[in-house]
Amino acid sequence: MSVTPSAAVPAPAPCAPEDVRRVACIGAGVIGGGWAAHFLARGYDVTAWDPAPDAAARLRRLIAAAWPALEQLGLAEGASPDRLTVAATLEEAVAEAQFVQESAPEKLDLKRDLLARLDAAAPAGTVIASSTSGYPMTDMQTEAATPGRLVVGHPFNPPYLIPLVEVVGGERTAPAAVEWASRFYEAAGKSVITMDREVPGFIANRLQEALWREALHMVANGEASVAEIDASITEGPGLRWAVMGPMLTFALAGGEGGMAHMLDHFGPSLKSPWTRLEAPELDRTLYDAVVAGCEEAADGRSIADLVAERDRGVIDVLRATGRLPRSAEEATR
Ligand SMILES: NC(=O)C1=CN([C@@H]2O[C@H](COP(=O)(O)OP(=O)(O)OC[C@H]3O[C@@H](n4cnc5c(N)ncnc54)[C@H](O)[C@@H]3O)[C@@H](O)[C@H]2O)C=CC1
Ligand SMILES: C[N+](C)(C)CC(=O)CC(=O)[O-]
Repeated sequence: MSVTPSAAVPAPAPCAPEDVRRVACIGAGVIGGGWAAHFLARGYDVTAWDPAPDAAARLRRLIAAAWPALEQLGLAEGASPDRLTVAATLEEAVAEAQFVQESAPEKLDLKRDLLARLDAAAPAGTVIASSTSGYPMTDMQTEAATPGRLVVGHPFNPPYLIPLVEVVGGERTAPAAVEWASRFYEAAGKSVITMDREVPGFIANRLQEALWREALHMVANGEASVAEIDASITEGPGLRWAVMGPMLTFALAGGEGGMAHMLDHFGPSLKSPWTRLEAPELDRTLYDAVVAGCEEAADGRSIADLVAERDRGVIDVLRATGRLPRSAEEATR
């Protein structure tokens, strides 16, 4: 289906982004559950829907596991896990929603149908965001009657701790819906990058995909183990990246000459790796090697142990880099 930007449909929102009180989370797995935890901690009423029979129990477990971290981050007034309602149907979940966050499995046909159903059921003008980690909204909004209100709001796991959300519309999204969603996420405590065009992988995933492609390549070739790959980041560049991104980090590699000297000095020698890199085949051998390597690296820690360890670590980093108050005293200053 070919559409032009002029086909964008204006999406009059039901309220100002700052006045939203009720959010619907559709799909309540790792990301939908993480979004629900975030919105609850920010004092919203959350209505969730997920077709899996065990979804409500899983969701409540995820929120309970996240809550200690959320308490450390600081809850909004009146915030409580009790403000979660698990709806029996999609229609019930979105009936009174002032914002909808879709976090269903990453399958294009499923997203297309689901977004069309959400569009049919949600109140007129309510903005609907997809957590998709890669599909362009242009490809997902094809079946919706009012595609102007559909945006991508791409989070990072876990959405209740990692501030970034990337917001971008499709060819038929109203620019007002993109702006509304960005303002809403900001009001909900997120750090927002609003993109003015669709880019494969958005920004951060495009960068992560390049890194991960090389990681898989090295495992496939026996050049590095899973543990070495992880240590190469956590003991190396990862420490700098929490403070400065890859650009400013490399500007410092040029000493007093900054990025210009860095490019003059290292640019020519980097040209070869940039052009020779290619994707590895994700065959069974590589699949098994990566899964076994992760089990070995976990060294007996369960997924729940690792989630708690990650949450503690991310909070420490947020504190250490001044994104969170370092103490209760500093918080009240
Ligand atoms: N896991 C991650 O690190 C990240 C995932 N995402 C995106 O978030 C979305 C969800 O991914 P995860 O939470 O990881 O997957 P998940 O597998 O943990 O959860 C998906 C949930 O959707 C439910 N579901 C199945 N069919 C559905 C339907 N028709 N309607 C509504 N819900 C349905 C499942 O029962 C399940 O609870 C995907 O679009 C993914 O690309 C985005 C950022 C990070
Ligand atoms: C693995 N992933 C592509 C689903 C990851 C993301 O989309 C963002 C993240 O949490 O890193």
